[in-house]
Amino acid sequence: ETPPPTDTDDVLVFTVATNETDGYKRFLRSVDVNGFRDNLRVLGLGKPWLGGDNVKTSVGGGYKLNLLKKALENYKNDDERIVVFTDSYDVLYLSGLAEIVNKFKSMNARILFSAEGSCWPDKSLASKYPPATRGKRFLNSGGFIGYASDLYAVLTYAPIKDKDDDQLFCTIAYLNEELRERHKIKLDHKSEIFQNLYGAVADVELKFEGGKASLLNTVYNTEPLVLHGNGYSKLSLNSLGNYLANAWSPEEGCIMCWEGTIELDETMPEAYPIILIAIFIERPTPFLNEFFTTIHQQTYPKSRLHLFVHNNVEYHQDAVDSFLKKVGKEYNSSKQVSVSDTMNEVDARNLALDYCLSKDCSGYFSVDSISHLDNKYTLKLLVEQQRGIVAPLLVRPYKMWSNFWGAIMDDGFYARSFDYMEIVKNERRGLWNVPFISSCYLINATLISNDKTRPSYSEGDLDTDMAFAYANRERSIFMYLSNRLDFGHLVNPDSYDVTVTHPDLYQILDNKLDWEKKYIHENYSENFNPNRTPMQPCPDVYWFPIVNERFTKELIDVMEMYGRWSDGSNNDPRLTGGYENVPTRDIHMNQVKYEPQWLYFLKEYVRPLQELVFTGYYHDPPRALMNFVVRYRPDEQPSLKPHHDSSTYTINIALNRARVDYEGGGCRFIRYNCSVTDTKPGWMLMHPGRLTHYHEGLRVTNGTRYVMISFVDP
Ligand SMILES: O=C(O)CCC(=O)C(=O)O
Ligand SMILES: [Fe+2]
Repeated sequence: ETPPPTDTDDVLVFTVATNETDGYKRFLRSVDVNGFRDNLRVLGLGKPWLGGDNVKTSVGGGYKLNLLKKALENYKNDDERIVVFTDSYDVLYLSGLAEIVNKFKSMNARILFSAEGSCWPDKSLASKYPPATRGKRFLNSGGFIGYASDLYAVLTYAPIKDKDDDQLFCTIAYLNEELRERHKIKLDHKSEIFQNLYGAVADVELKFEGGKASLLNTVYNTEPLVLHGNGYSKLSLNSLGNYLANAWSPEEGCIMCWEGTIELDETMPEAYPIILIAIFIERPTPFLNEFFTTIHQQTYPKSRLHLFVHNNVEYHQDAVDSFLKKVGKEYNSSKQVSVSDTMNEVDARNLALDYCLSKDCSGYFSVDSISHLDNKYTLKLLVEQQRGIVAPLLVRPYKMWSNFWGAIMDDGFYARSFDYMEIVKNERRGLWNVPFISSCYLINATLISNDKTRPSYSEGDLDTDMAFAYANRERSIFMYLSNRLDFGHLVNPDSYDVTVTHPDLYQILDNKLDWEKKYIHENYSENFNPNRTPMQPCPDVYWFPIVNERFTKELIDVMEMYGRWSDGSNNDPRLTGGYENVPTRDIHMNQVKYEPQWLYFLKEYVRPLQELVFTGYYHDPPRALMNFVVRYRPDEQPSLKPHHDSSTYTINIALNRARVDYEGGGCRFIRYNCSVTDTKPGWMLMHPGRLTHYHEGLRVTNGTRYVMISFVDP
């Protein structure tokens, strides 16, 4: 038999909020979603908070009860009207009022307070509690429900000052046996209605059933209807709040993402919100020109964009100057703080915030130079999202390293959240309230112009990114991370060494994807097209496009800058035996510190081609002791006599242009009387090293010929 539907029209739902914080907005949303906005009375809105300085760590909150008392005066004799009270900033409703009221009625109480596991603020009162039942023993005043007349009586049984502690007041009332009996005051020990999270984070679990997310208390097997992130559990509430109250569901994905957004498509360019893009180059950063390209390619009217660049790296100064010189004028304005200004990072970030305000910006888009916004709609989409602070998810390719943390330890350092992996891998998409974001984010300018919410980059001795996130957490400003779409990726600057020639060329290990885009031949992947047969200019000599011209030029630069070419004699101190039977004028990869990178290149790009054409031979990783660039010149060493290589197979990559950079040259396979002379920069010959492929380097008659050679699997 189902009970008749509960009429909840008369139920009064109270909360207290002085500011419309992010937490308050989240609370309201949960009330809306559960359909009882008409029942809600918000107390204290827009008025100063009189209940003590820091509700998080110190006592206080009597003000709340005084506001409630006043609001209940008209109902003080109403012994049928049900009143619900909760905090707001750290509370979420998970159900409608009917469920809450029905549950309350089934508990045979006139007043029900939520319960928690610790006795606070006065531990000594613990022993005064009635004998423990199963469940949480102690009263929490962040949520309660009761009949108006009883509540009024209890709230007024003694005076309470605004700055007194509300929880202490309620606790003493509850511990007063006479009062407790008279008003049938009970505690919600098993979270049948109220779930306090502090000290109980491990008691609850998200459940995705029936196409929606709900909360389960696995200790008492209950489904709490009101969730309270009390004390230090606020971050857990943020995390659960990403799903609960119909924020996200397995079927519909992110529902909350669509709320409070704007559409810019129909907007005239001159009406787009003004944004300052603030670029920070604080340390040497690989692929900086490519970074600038992703910035410049953002589809947003340039007339509505201001640029600010802080460059703190001497090596990058030319790149910054030429970027600004080339495109700076397209923007509404641009400003640079360069190395010579010797401004520290904190000051630069503050200056940028001020610059934003001075331009009447609506949004401040902070972008560190490691953030590649491959999606050209990133800025537009973030603006459309309309959140106080929102970051695009950026991840190091193939890694779990990203620009956000899903959870945080008590010491403020990284902790992995239950959903971190799903989010990083984009298996779960949405808009996530997280405790730490960095590298790239959009801030609503209203947060900047208000001193109480202006971003801070200096907190004790924390790094700027830690300080930023810490300050936002302390002020309960939500930081959202979006992975609604793929936005881009992070480059890894850890091993970037600007003392070498062409530092990006060295980044194949740490930034493979960027390296590939910059240096691999545009037709490389076509080599694997099953409908194509690889080119074979001579028997069992295969020919593949593998690197682009940029690579070949930069590699020549690396070698010429190093400059210590071998003397072409048989005595070679670089070799273990000290003797080379068929010497070339060359420089070994290990001399220019490129050996590890080159071995990785062989493994990742050469080996798959070998497996394609020399079927059944498999050696992973390939070994190679001899990796070198050869230089032929008419007046130096113009040719190489016939020989076998000490390799299973050899690769021979042309680095410059036949008939343009040099005359003559090429490689002749004697057994087949077959020569490859029309070599192309970036194209690789691959041939067996011994027995069948006796070969020679043909005479260069003019200019200089460079080839890159590896003897693979000697
Ligand atoms: O000049 C060429 O293309 C061949 C070079 C060669 O065979 C070698 O260095 O072992
Ligand atoms: Fe050779």
